[in-house]
Amino acid sequence: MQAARAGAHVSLWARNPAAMSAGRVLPRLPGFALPDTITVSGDMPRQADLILLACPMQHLRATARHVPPCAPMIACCKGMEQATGLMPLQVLGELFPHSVLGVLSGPNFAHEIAAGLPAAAVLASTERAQARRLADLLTTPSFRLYASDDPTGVQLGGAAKNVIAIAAGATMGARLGENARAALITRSIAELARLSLALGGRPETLSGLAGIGDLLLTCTGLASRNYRLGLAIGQGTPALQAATALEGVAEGMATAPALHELAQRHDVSTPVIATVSSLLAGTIDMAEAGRRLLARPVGHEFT
Ligand SMILES: NC(=O)c1ccc[n+]([C@@H]2O[C@H](COP(=O)([O-])OP(=O)(O)OC[C@H]3O[C@@H](n4cnc5c(N)ncnc54)[C@H](O)[C@@H]3O)[C@@H](O)[C@H]2O)c1
Ligand SMILES: O=P(O)(O)OC[C@H](O)CO
Repeated sequence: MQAARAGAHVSLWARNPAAMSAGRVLPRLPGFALPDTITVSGDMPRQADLILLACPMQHLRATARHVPPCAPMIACCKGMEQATGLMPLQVLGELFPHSVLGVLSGPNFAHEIAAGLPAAAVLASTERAQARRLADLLTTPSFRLYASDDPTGVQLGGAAKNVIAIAAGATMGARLGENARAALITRSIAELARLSLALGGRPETLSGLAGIGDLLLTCTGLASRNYRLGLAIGQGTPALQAATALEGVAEGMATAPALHELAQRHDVSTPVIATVSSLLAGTIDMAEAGRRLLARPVGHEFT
């Protein structure tokens, strides 16, 4: 929608073109219809000036294999590939080592973007000038893009907010209170800043739209699938059952164990991510999750 609003002719490759054309893809935006400038098809276009990949993370590799590497590619998914522990641009980098790659992330509920409500996001690519060029291409009066040359930090923020939103939802579902949720979100940002540094990203990226921005949205907004999954878990529904009942994908389910493993590999302490990972695996319950986080030894806020 934003590319069309920016003046591009958009070809949308869909698994179910009929449902997409009929607007049955955004239940939170009843009556939604794609504009005429967007062509929907079940056939992959062979030419483009820019390619946006917007599928769930666990399907990115299989989806991208169909894409001709004829233009810069932007990953719009937020998460980690569970089988490999890779972030979106690492997956695309394996498949398209010679393509220009970027990632789009930030506080962006799809139904609000489709409705044309104002929003902002960050577009990251390893090359500063490239990031700026891609951000310029997709910016519209209602969708403001900022460029970043820290794709590691941006992808980490996008992946991790799914996990933290589950924790925030579980906190509220278990009626642990808004103080607990605020503390959890804030300490999560400290975890992510440490992890970003260890991965070669910049800690300050986590203070931006792809970090705090998306956490603010998904740790408080009922439209977040990850938050709703957490709510159900906090109310006592087993994680797998809650994920199956959810409409759409909660990326945090597959990303939590991958992120925890990544942090362990880099010897970074991430207590919130570790606790969510155990909660989702069913090896601990909510009571034990709360105990684990509160029983940690007292330390300095910033070490
Ligand atoms: N929906 C949003 O508001 C939003 C906003 C920003 C970013 N994202 C990110 O975009 C990505 C896609 O999210 P979404 O909301 O469009 O997904 P979705 O929840 O609409 O996916 C719907 C379902 O389709 C299946 N599916 C989708 N693509 C598939 C494929 N290629 N092969 C097989 N099955 C497939 C999924 O398993 C899922 O059950 C995610 O990484 C998400 O974090 C979503
Ligand atoms: O519904 P969620 O939790 O996947 O969140 C959607 C977007 O990522 C919000 O920025």
